[in-house]
Amino acid sequence: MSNDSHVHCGTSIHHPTECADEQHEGGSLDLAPLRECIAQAVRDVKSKTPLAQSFTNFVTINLVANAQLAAGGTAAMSFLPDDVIDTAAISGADYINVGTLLPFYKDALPQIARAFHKNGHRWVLDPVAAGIGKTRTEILRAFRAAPPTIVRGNASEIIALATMWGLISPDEASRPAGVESVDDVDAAVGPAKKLAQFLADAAPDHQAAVAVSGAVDLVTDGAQVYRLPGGSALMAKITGAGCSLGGVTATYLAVAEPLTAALAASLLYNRAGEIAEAKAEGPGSFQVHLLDALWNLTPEQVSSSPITVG
Ligand SMILES: Nc1ncnc2c1ncn2[C@@H]1O[C@H](COP(=O)(O)OP(=O)(O)OP(=O)(O)O)[C@@H](O)[C@H]1O
Ligand SMILES: Cc1ncsc1CCO
Ligand SMILES: [Mg+2]
Repeated sequence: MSNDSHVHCGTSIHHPTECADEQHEGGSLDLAPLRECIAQAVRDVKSKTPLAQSFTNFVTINLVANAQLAAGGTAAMSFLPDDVIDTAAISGADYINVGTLLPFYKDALPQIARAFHKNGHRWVLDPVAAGIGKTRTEILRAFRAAPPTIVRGNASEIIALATMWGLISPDEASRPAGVESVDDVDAAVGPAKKLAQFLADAAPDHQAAVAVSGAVDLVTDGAQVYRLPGGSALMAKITGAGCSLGGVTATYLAVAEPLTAALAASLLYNRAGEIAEAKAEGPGSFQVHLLDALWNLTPEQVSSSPITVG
């Protein structure tokens, strides 16, 4: 997993002193090193075809695997703790999505998270429908003691998770929203930053990120907040745009640091959504064109995408 550019990308972007001197598109932050890390992550996935394993919901499992393949990685899906834990030895990062739960998941998922935590294995959590149901809440609460490296969700899910982990007061939270968001991305800025700080404190290398999807996506490492405009409203008219974005985030996390991985995946999706919308006649062909665009986009197209800081 590590090489020179990887280490460089992992360290340079987290030292504001290296970036704070000049005025750039990102306000006081020079985004050039971060953009190079994003391009390198996209390149590395295409050349190294990393495995990112998934424990994900039954609705969108096929799109998650196909999107990981289209981005350049490989996929493996499993629901058996010993299988998942063994496969993690060859998986660069894992993706866990709590969208469709079965009773045995209540023990299986915390067991898997504890094993990842013990082994320092990186993983992405998609807290689908956070706030709904006693079992889902118990599972998500259990992850607090063995946290993921990246949390990726819509605004309502990020707010609900930050609330159940005691990082924000319940007054700041909204009502649970099913699998769709009822909150704007802006409402999740504070909770996302607190969540990212919590994850970074728990991470062996103190690196973590939170990605909030919506009309304008937001990514934060707990220190900086990056906004990523674009995408397509048609992404909300197929099921699994968010889930497959989470799976692809894990694919990038297999080769890059968390902030870089979260940014690269969200930027890739925004560009792919725009290309697919231009070609599609409706949701069915949109999904087909989305996969093609994930495959065809270049590292430079992804890394030169609009990013604003703050
Ligand atoms: N109105 C919109 N305009 C542009 N892009 C959007 C819009 N809504 C969602 N997206 C994009 O769709 C992708 C999925 O985000 P979304 O917030 O729909 O995830 P989600 O709610 O977790 O989805 P799901 O649970 O169906 O998988 C992201 O790349 C996001 O940028
Ligand atoms: C529709 C749906 N229901 C449970 S998971 C899922 C996929 C989107 O999150
Ligand atoms: Mg979702």
